[in-house]
Amino acid sequence: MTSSGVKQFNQKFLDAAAHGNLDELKSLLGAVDTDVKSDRGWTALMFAARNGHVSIISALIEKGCDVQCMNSSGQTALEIAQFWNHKDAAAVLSQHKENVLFDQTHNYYSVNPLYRASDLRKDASALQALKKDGSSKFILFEEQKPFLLPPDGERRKYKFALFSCNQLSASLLDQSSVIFLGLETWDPSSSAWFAVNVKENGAEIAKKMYPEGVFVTPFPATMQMEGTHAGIFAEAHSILCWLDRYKFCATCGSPQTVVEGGYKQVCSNADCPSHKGVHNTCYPRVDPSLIMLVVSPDKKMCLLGRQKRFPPKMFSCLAGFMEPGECIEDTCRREVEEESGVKVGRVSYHSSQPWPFPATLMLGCIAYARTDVISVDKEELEEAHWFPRAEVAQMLAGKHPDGLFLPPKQAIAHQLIKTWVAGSSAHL
Ligand SMILES: NC(=O)c1ccc[n+]([C@@H]2O[C@H](COP(=O)([O-])OP(=O)(O)OC[C@H]3O[C@@H](n4cnc5c(N)ncnc54)[C@H](O)[C@@H]3O)[C@@H](O)[C@H]2O)c1
Ligand SMILES: [Mg+2]
Ligand SMILES: [Mg+2]
Ligand SMILES: [Mg+2]
Ligand SMILES: [Zn+2]
Repeated sequence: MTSSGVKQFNQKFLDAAAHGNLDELKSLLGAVDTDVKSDRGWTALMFAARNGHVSIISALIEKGCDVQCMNSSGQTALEIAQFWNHKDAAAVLSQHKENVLFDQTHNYYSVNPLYRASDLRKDASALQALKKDGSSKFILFEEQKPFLLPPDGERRKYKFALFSCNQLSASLLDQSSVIFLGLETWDPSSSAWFAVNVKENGAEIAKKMYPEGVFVTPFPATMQMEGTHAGIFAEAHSILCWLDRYKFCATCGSPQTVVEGGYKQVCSNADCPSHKGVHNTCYPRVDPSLIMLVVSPDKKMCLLGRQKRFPPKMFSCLAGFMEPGECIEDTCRREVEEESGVKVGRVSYHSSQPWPFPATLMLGCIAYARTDVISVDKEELEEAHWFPRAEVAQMLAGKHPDGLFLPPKQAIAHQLIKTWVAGSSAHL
């Protein structure tokens, strides 16, 4: 076939997908590359997703098409179906093993809509102007407790009470620890968000504005926040905890000054070595840690454990902090072996989740065990066992005969476990 003939043939195939013409599509399947792309990088699966043709999607998946393929705007077929609100098409695509495994968008606390505009942090006068801008939004904390509007008759979740600069006293806004969280969009004229640690009469002002509002102990209340407020909380809370705990220079012990919208502290001692060369002593802390769903060598079971502090009958994935100079894979292997005696081979990354109590970053992995003998480190875990898939499915559904249960869906552990339960035994 000539190259223009191939092009025409491919176009016919893409048109059949776009128009939902299943007979035509089936007649071409096998003769064309199922992942052939249009000029804009769209595959047949994407066209079918765009128009919600479920039977075409199923036929293409059956043929083994690439469901993770992205168009030139970086969208997958699943994202296209979701964007155009084709719920049935999105449901079929989201159940596909690849999409379950690589669903990296929905970990709780990880969705922060703010554009951080980090270049503005260094521009003190621009930040000062934004603090005084009537469209800027302020959220309040008192000793790291966020000021939230609690669930009521209409709303089932917490949300931030928002303030404008006119509603806050000048002394509150003058504090160096007013944190610049970012802009609502990448557009420089969009509204800025700030977090303020209230002092003096700040709590009174807040209560006057919102009598129903409360300064809430963050955990577990922030596990039930509306929309993207959990992600904004994660950013603000981690920074405020850091500013509260790190008031003195780690190098020479002198007091520090907060700069860059709360994202940096500098030592007040002009002779301090921390002013010279590359150093990271005065930036906010993030502590990476691993959390892993360990799959047994026969792939039929997964390893779950209990820390002493867990509520009775709750099991979860094993977890542990990274150590300096360690890669993700080795942290995973070391922590699993330390805590359970099980040796891990291949490690595959799944997704991540900020855990802002105060500043952990959970890196979620699927780990493939090479051995299955368990020897629990009683310092770290109370118990750990291999659980068959059917039993874990009962735990996920809250229907375990002995009442064993798992962390809630807001925890990345839950998402890792769900991934494994949904996967086929050939792959997971
Ligand atoms: N989301 C979940 O389902 C889930 C489940 C288990 C653990 N976790 C989280 O995973 C993280 C790590 O798990 P872990 O506690 O089992 O770790 P771990 O197994 O490394 O043991 C914790 C111990 O490590 C030491 N440690 C080393 N570096 C530390 C650091 N930067 N901060 C605090 N302690 C440090 C401390 O002695 C601490 O007691 C914790 O933040 C925990 O809250 C989450
Ligand atoms: Mg450990
Ligand atoms: Mg641990
Ligand atoms: Mg450890
Ligand atoms: Zn110093």
